[in-house]
Amino acid sequence: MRTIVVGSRQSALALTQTGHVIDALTAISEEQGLDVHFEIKKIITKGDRILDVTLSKVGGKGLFVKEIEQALLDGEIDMAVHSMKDMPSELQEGLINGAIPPRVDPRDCLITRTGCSLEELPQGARLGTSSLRRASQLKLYRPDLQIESIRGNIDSRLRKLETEGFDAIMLAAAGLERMGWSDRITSFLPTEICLPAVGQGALGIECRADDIEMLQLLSLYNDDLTAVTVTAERTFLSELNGGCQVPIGAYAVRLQSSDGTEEQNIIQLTGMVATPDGSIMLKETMQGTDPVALGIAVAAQLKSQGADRILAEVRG
Ligand SMILES: NCc1[nH]cc(CCC(=O)O)c1CC(=O)O
Repeated sequence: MRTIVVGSRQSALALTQTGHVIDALTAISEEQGLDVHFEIKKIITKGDRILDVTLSKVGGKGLFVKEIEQALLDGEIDMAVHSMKDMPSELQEGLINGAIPPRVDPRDCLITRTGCSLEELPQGARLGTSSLRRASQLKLYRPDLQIESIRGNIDSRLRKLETEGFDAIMLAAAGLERMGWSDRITSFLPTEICLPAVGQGALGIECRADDIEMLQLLSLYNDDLTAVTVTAERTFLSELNGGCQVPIGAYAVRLQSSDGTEEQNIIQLTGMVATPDGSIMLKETMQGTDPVALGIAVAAQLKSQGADRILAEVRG
């Protein structure tokens, strides 16, 4: 029997996501007649230690991932579950993303204190978000809102909505759904108003590239459609040298034909780069069959419209 040690950040969301993945992998192993057993090992990352500073000020990619990757390389853990949107574009040498499970709701959502909609928020209402991507898009839609920084895990942000006088906060629907807190959601923001972060709603499972047994098990949990759409989004992001600290969004879907069945392999990708105040927003939608080529093409379109200049300014 093999014991698979699963590294996890200790936030409620990380532990819950890890638990869901272990449940799914346990079911798959049983179906396959594999004799494996899972154990969780908690790891504190740099991102967890600096929750009081705005992430965009701290800089550096993969704040939540570095220590976990080291533990994988050292053999202290055998796999780790990441939110795709926190995963750096380049994994450390010797590590691989072994599976991308089915994506859940990719949208951002609004949680208002009174339960009113985005349109019903009073003039000048205080909206809490530390995401430049969310802030820039909301400013374009509701220029009157006062956008203020709010940090912390999703549980502490929900608490701060009550205790720090915000009228509303924005979070990824996926995190709330996985926590079983969907009832806190006031409204889902359409991707046309708020383009999600690259990979939002998807998970990635990292392991050692030479752990063949692990890779075989993980391959059974990979969702091809999610992997293809997330690849298009991540290619777009890495073409722009993006990380989670810059106002970049992207969302890819597989097109449906008129009878509701899936059009063969045509992916549609929308990419967005904005100034933090929302005064300039570059957005482009293209279709294609190769997710990598599509990601490159949408990034090239935005670059030709000045995306690099906007991003250079944001990075300072
Ligand atoms: N930046 C933090 C983060 N990373 C992943 C999620 C959950 C959503 C997901 O898995 O995409 C969240 C919380 C949030 O943005 O509200």
